[in-house]
Amino acid sequence: MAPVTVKKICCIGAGYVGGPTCAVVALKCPNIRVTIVDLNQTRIDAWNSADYALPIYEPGLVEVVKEARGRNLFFSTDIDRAIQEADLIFVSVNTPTKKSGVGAGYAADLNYVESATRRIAAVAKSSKIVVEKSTVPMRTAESMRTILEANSKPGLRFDILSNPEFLAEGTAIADLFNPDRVLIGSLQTPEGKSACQSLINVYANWVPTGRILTVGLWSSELSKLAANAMLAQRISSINALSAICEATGANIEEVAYAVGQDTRVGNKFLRASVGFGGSCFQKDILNLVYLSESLHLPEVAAYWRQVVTMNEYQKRRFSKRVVDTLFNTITNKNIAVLGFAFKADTGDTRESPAITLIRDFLSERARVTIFDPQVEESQIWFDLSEALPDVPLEQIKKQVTIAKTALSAAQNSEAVVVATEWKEFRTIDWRAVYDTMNKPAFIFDGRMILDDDALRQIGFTVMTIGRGDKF
Ligand SMILES: NC(=O)c1ccc[n+]([C@@H]2O[C@H](COP(=O)([O-])OP(=O)(O)OC[C@H]3O[C@@H](n4cnc5c(N)ncnc54)[C@H](O)[C@@H]3O)[C@@H](O)[C@H]2O)c1
Ligand SMILES: O=c1ccn([C@@H]2O[C@H](COP(=O)(O)OP(=O)(O)O[C@H]3O[C@H](CO)[C@@H](O)[C@H](O)[C@H]3O)[C@@H](O)[C@H]2O)c(=O)[nH]1
Repeated sequence: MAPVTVKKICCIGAGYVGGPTCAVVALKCPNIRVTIVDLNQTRIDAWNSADYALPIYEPGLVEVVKEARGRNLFFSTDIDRAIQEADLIFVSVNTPTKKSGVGAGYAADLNYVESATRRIAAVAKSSKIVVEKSTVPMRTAESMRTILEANSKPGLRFDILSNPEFLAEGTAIADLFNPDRVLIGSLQTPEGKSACQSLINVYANWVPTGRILTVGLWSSELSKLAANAMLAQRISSINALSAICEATGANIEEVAYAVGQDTRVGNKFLRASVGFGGSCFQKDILNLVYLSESLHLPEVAAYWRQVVTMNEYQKRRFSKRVVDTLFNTITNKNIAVLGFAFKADTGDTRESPAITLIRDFLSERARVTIFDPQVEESQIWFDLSEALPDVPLEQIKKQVTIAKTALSAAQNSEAVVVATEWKEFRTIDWRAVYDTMNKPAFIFDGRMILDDDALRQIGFTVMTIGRGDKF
């Protein structure tokens, strides 16, 4: 069976994955017309904005959109038309953890994937290759196929591929330009392999073919969950060791360096922190836990659950250290929190550890001033309201201030807490910060980005994650 030559692509979902991924596909494949669609009109308007005020912040993204938008890249809410015109459809909708019903708190909510699939079935007038880009539980491709076959016009073919995305936020464009690997899962039938080849041909426009891996559908779906679980597991492992370092006087950076020099371990993803955040790690591990339990593998489920438990412990441990150090009470004290995004170089706050820390500080009745270089004020209020559902926003606003600079956030504070590893925090005028703070002035570095010796010379008392200071 000859592979279809893809001429038109539709991407359903214009979020953190669909937007950057398909913008790069358009940039790298000028002969393919790419239309990214979404139900959310505001999001699409932002993608189309004349001043490139895009709905997500990602270094290098504006340049990609500037080059391709209007040429062969389009953003639209006309979902039906984009589906009808496309040969290949990426489904890049959200798959959050279920909040209620069976599997609540663990299983992925597949409602958005199912609606998108049903829309394809309802409006398609020709055969399609449908690609799961969203992170999904295993065998979702089978459900999609059943829905498509049961609801579409007679005579149409739908080949389902799994093509999980491995980009990390903050480096999405670099990751998409130069991926470690592109993974494509398909049925091992002639039709499945032919659909797979069609997608390979799209990526081959810029990805060396040796980095395009092809596997079976179910292995591909599981590999995405496995990759995130193993990355998060490294962070929980190093964070567990950071607690030992703090209690003994060892330094977690030195331990990570020593361990990471073993090429079998490798030196990446071993940075101790106040805890991992982001929309993926926790969600995907919980999804794996749910899968393991459904398969009656309780020991496997418990193993992976511990990665999340350790992450919760790390956040709690850090906020407790702040309270303990500030003479066991932070009531009415001013705490400046630098960073609200879940990592540097993104405005995304989903599952950000900063939110948990601030919630803990507020429940101790501290006053908190927040500064983040990218996160919108409205997002901060939204996240804090979600984190404290029983506290009215007016009350939260009495305890929380949002500052425009790190220096103004620190003014009159007892402590500065670094929650996100923004590079610019390294070059703050720390002497000026010290002069504006109440004394003794404390710094809690939850990201190991500051020069603690230099800060101590200024006069700060410094606590760095993973560094024992008592010995
Ligand atoms: N964020 C990441 O870094 C990342 C990386 C790899 C994989 N993933 C996975 O990719 C998927 C998407 O994640 P995201 O961060 O881009 O989510 P997102 O919430 O930013 O974007 C999803 C978009 O899909 C839209 N949508 C939902 N249902 C729709 C429908 N039926 N029709 C049209 N539009 C619809 C939403 O309005 C939203 O704009 C998830 O499964 C996630 O796990 C995310
Ligand atoms: O050594 C490290 C590395 C990361 N982090 C934290 O871990 C979280 C996740 O970081 P990262 O993985 O860089 O960002 P994500 O955008 O969440 O990307 C992850 O999740 C995506 C969504 O599935 C995958 O596509 C990516 O491959 C995977 O890295 C952030 O809070 C980081 O600060 C650490 O604490 N220590």
